[in-house]
Amino acid sequence: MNLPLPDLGIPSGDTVIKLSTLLPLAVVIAHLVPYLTDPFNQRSIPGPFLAKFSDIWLGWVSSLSHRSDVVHELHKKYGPLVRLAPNHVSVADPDALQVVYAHGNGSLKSDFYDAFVSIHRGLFNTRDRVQHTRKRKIVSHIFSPKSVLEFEPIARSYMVQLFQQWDRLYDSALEGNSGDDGEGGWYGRDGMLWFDCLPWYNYLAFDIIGDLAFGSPFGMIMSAKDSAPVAVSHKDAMGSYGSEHECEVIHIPAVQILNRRGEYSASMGVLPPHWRPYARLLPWYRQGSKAVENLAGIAVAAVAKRLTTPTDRVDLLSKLQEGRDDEGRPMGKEELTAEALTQLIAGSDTTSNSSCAISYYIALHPHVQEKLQKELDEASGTEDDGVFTYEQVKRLPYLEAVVNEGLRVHSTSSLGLPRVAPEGGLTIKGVHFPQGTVLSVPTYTIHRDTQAWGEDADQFRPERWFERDHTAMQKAFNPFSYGPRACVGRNLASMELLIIISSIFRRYHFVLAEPDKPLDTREGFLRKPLECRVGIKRRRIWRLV
Ligand code: HEM
Repeated sequence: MNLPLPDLGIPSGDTVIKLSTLLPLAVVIAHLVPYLTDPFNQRSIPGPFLAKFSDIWLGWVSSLSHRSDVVHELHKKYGPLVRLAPNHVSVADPDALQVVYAHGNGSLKSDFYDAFVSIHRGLFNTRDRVQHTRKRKIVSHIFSPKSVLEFEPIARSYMVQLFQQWDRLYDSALEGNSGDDGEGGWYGRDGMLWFDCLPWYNYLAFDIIGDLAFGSPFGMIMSAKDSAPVAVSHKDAMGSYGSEHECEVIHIPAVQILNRRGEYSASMGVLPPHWRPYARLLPWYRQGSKAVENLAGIAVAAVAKRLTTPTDRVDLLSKLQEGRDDEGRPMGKEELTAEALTQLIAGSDTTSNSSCAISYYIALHPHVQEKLQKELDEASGTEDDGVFTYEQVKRLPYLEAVVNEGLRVHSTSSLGLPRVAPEGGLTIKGVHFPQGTVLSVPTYTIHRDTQAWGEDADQFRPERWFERDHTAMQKAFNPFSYGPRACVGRNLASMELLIIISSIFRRYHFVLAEPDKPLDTREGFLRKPLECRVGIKRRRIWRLV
């Protein structure tokens, strides 16, 4: 007797065959229809074949960590307009910076920035214009030139710590000692200390910004370790934000986590929002998402501590606490935490990677180092302590040219920052892009534009800043971006870079361990050096106070 089979919800063979035919068909149609209907007028724009149909191409390139180099090669091949995704055109033309990013053109940040959100949106990843304007008003006065000067003593105090540590290693290396600092080790040879200076620039930048943004340094320079306190919930991490009583404080490698977070968010951000929950199921993305969470914990611990132990010191956090919007309202605890986190993220490895790359290029070009050191020696007073003041170095022409040239050749923000064309669209190079088109101008390529920078645009040569048309160069110089979303911390960053580079190169002479080896980099959201092994020789003992 044939009994009817119970319905277990298992698809029959026929259904499986149908699904396996229909699913790929649906995927093909979903990619082909936008290509054929061409809602953003991009079909005529050249680019990699797969990029015309799918965001996967850009997601894949981003995950390989050299996006700016790849996009640069595409511009060499196809010209100033390149299609990077079904709805994303890269425009390699300095004039386009004004069109895409300038004040008043109405473009907004794209959904790329949603992948950078944790706890609460901060200034950097707020896409809504009204909310951004409100936040920017509160935050921008904190970074005015006058305000930034109040932070100078804190920044200089960490330079003193850095010199104490380098001098200690130097003296020890010259006595024949060596050590394993977990970063390839340090040792003495030919009267020099040989080590990787990159981690030290990270410790320096994190200690400065940790102190400024949270009121307590991470102590990385003195411990010579990538380690920052973070709040961990006894319940679940996201649920803990805002309730410090349920948190325990542990130490985590913040630099490493920030690197991981940048790579995760930059490659997640180029995927369409509806794919992202599925991408998060993959182990690489799951770990990246954890990194975003851990990093937020650093801000939670620090802000909670500050709120329970008020202080009268002047720092970024106290200024954020004092800030009021147009209706006189202060920031709530969550917003305060998110903004402190934003400043930690935006103001730490940007500065350290830039300092490291500038140092690399100075060391690579002995004549630049010699000329710079001459200018720095002449600017030194007899009563100086070991660290220059901003006043002493803010108008040294060669130093400025060296720093600018370093920021040009190695712009840590290299990739084209995506913006959405506003109502009415935007017209660039005679092509009209309707509302909703995603456009970006790749800083890496603009910084190598031969019309602006000369035929030797690939070379590090500070002298070009005295030889060429300044207006054309400034128009193509984009390390801090343009317009309403340009770097709000630029004054602080410039002060830090001038003090760091001037004080370090007055005190030490640098030699590259492998001068023939290019600076290896890895790009997530930022383009970062991977290491910078150098030999340093102390030029003169400046008294440290
Ligand atoms: C050499 C160092 C630095 C470089 C090269 C740099 C570069 C940039 C760039 C290119 C942007 C635009 C990002 C985008 O549109 O996606 C930006 C935004 C921002 N930067 Fe910086 N930055 C540096 C240092 C700092 C410092 C020290 C701070 C603060 C402590 C800071 C805070 C910010 C913030 C909050 C934003 C978001 C602004 C907004 O969207 O309104 N940056 N930075």
